[in-house]
Amino acid sequence: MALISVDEALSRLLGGVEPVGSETVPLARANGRILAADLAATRTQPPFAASAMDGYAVRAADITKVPATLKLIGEAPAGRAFTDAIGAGETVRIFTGAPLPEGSDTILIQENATRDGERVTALESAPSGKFVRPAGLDFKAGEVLLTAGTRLDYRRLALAAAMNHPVLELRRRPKVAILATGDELVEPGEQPGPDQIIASNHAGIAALVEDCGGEPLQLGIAADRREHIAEKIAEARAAGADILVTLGGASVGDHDLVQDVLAASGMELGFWRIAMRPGKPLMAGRIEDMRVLGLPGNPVSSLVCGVLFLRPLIDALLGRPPRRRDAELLPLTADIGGNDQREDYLRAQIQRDDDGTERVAPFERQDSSMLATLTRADALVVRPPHAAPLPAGTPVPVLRLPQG
Ligand SMILES: Nc1nc2c(c(=O)[nH]1)N[C@H]1C(S)=C(S)[C@@H](COP(=O)(O)OP(=O)(O)OC[C@H]3O[C@@H](n4cnc5c(N)ncnc54)[C@H](O)[C@@H]3O)O[C@H]1N2
Ligand code: MOO
Repeated sequence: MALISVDEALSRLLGGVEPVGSETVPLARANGRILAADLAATRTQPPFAASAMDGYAVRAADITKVPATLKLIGEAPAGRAFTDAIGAGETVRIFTGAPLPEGSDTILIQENATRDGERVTALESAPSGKFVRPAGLDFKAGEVLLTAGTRLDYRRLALAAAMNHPVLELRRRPKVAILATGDELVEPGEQPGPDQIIASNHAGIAALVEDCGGEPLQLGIAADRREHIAEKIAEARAAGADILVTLGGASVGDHDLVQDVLAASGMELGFWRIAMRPGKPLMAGRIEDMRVLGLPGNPVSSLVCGVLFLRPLIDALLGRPPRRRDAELLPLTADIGGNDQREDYLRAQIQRDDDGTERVAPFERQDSSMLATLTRADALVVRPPHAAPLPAGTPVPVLRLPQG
């Protein structure tokens, strides 16, 4: 089977994906979740003209010449408006957030006044509107401030609260079942045999799924035996997974059984093997409405393909807009060689000069088993198929790796 391009693989993977359904979630549990519908303000904020400072509500015209003495006729703390009007030569003690009393048009801050009983002396003038927040300064009722597909965070949740939405309509978190495969693998914390290693991909992929707004479901490690793999696939189906991610066993070795067993479990193959490094044995398909993504076993291939393919798939299920993978260009710190037919994703560090200019430095060694290098990397340099060698200083496309 010929290798297909990364673009072709992405369009086959994402073509026809519809967002998952929605659910109603209390504001307090909505952090990191995705809005399923546009969110409009149910109220105007502030709902009234309000003081932005502690001081005195006055008529600007009364204090154009200073010192000017005014009569104190009441008080307006936040939450308790002064309900009468202010006449000429009068003032009201006011605090930050309180409604501006009728008749007043500016705030004399307390630092610019002295008080003696009911006599307030303005020491400085204040133009009309000074320290007054007009009604609707922040937003107005009916304004759509957050749109469907937005990920909620500390700022957006505060805004949703201010718009008076105690519950939100959010996308259900897509359920992503994760299955590691291979006789050589044991769980972290277990004692590996002399020819075994610790499985790591499932831990990384689960974290990526969570960061993307999905719900990971660990299926554990399947031995390289058909019946064991088939059982785990059935488990993913029974759990109602939206996506089954398999890790390893995707290549061409005698023990790479995953694709066979998936086919026997009813998988319709979308594609297998792509022109990408790392990530050549990537596979995608579906078993009815469960999407299957077969990530290569090499740890860096697994995680890089997770970023390149699993993340956009979860984004699409969440109704989020697609992201470009080559939108940013940074100059190279050193010469790099040419490329073969596979699109290369080189782990690289971003270096910042004293003047703030950023440049990108690919690591010398790019073996796809080297997780420590991946962890030291800030970004991936994207090298198109058949790219020519490039000298230092040439701008190249970079994909910043998602940070926690
Ligand atoms: N003759 C060929 N051999 C290989 C080819 C090829 O085209 N022809 N492709 C190579 C490429 S590229 C990759 S990538 C690997 C990936 O193959 P698999 O997806 O079948 O992965 P495995 O063989 O199961 O494992 C590869 C490697 O990764 C380790 N591994 C597997 N799972 C995990 C895990 N969950 N956590 C940590 N490490 C894991 C495994 O022990 C192996 O060392 O195939 C090349 N071979
Ligand atoms: O995905 Mo493989 O890592 O290209 O070695």
